[in-house]
Amino acid sequence: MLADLDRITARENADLNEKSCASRLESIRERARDLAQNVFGPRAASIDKAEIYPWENCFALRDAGFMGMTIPKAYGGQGLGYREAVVLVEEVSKACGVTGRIAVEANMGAVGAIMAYGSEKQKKIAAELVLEGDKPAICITEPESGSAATDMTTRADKVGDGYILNGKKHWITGGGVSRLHLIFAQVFENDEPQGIAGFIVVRGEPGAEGLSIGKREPTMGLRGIPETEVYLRDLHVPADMLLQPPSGIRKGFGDLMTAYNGQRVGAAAVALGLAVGAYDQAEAFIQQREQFGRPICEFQGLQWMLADMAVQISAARALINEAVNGTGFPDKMKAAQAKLFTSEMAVKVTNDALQMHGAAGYSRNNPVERMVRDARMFTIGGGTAQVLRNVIASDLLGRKFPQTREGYMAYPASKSPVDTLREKVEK
Ligand SMILES: CC(C)(COP(=O)(O)OP(=O)(O)OC[C@H]1O[C@@H](n2cnc3c(N)ncnc32)[C@H](O)[C@@H]1OP(=O)(O)O)[C@@H](O)C(=O)NCCC(=O)NCCSC(=O)CCS(=O)O
Ligand SMILES: Cc1cc2nc3c(=O)[nH]c(=O)nc-3n(C[C@H](O)[C@H](O)[C@H](O)COP(=O)(O)OP(=O)(O)OC[C@H]3O[C@@H](n4cnc5c(N)ncnc54)[C@H](O)[C@@H]3O)c2cc1C
Repeated sequence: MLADLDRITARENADLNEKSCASRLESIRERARDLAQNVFGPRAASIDKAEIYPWENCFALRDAGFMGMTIPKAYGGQGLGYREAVVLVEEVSKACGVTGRIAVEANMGAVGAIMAYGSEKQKKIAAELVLEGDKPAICITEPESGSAATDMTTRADKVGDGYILNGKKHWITGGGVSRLHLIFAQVFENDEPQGIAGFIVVRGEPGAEGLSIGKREPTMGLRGIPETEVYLRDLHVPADMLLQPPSGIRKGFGDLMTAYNGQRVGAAAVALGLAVGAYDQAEAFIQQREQFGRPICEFQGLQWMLADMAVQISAARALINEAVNGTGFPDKMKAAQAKLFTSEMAVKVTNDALQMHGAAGYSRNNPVERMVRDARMFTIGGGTAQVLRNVIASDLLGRKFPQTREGYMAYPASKSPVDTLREKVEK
């Protein structure tokens, strides 16, 4: 009898939790939609044209409680999870991809890693900046190591009570506007490699003069956020600004990537929002545009395109929701699946939406033209579609597939597999 009562109470509590979670998500969706439609949407074209970082949108996000909402309450945030964050990001990105990306980096990525692995001091520094409206920058990619991120050459040499960082990063989102930086580097002690770790640096703070911003890339889309080089020249980072990976520095890269899986799903949510934004435009357009004396939505060719677009969007949303369903960081495989599928879907759906507009979609006066350019990034940034397929295949097969010649073939890079085989046979 008592056991039955316990079971009923547990079920009722679970139902209540589920209900309160659903109503929280709905409230975030409504508030984010309102902001997107009334504030971000009307500004999106001019941000794209001027290629200027939308500080006013950052402050609007901040004032609505959307910057740093995943930061724990103890540090001034709301302690929300990735489930809530992706709802925000999708809604904002329907109207403005640039602002969607800001919402990602203000809740996931660097700030997520610091909140999970950081010391009290590190968490306070990060929380204060983000809650004020700073979108952190994550610095992984280098000119010679993009997909092959573990080949990075930026080094952090342990000297006295700190580290000296030297290297060059590029394609850093927010270069020159972000203050909080999480910099990935190879750690050396007495010239001995220790593994990859993250270093927290606040641009503009005394002592951080060794971090400087290089040239800006002129990008195809998402033009309101600068993508720049970041130079680290004898940058001194105190030891207490090393983000201690829980598995130790030797496994530091894996820990950092575990946290980065959050941002991968965030990137997927931006791509989803862009696809939905373009779909909405297309659906409205084909209902009112007439050719051959009737609305073009009466043509089956367009009806089937629209149906495929809607199904693809729903499938992407399901993968994203699956990735953020648990607590903590999204799983590596689920994050890769969500980002891979959604990014390719968004490229297709935004292009199909443009196609349904005819010439009107090709005009820079039409938001769909911008959405096509904005969506294109997501099969590249955050892990390319090819690399994500590698990650997924490796997980499916339960095997590691190192991509270097040495690692994969177990042959010296200078010799072809055929040469090595011939040598073996001749012996
Ligand atoms: C991981 C790769 C760089 C491939 O490099 P390697 O072959 O050298 O590395 P692996 O042996 O595969 O991995 C080393 C280590 O890390 C663990 N790992 C790797 N990825 C993850 C992950 N996503 N989640 C958790 N753990 C991960 C892996 O299991 C290994 O651990 P063990 O040694 O087994 O313990 C390459 O696959 C890759 O991911 N390249 C893409 C790099 C990337 O995503 N860059 C993003 C830059 S930031 C950006 O683009 C911002 C844009 S945005 O809008 O977000
Ligand atoms: C808009 C934008 C914003 C970005 N923001 C950031 C940021 O904030 N921070 C940051 O650190 N980085 C950032 N990046 C960089 C991004 O993470 C890299 O561009 C990405 O990881 C790919 O690296 P790469 O461009 O050097 O391409 P490469 O690695 O040189 O790849 C070139 C081509 O080869 C393919 N390829 C490479 N290796 C393999 C393989 N093993 N198997 C199959 N195909 C392979 C790739 O898929 C791609 O098609 C950003 C990029 C963009 C476009």
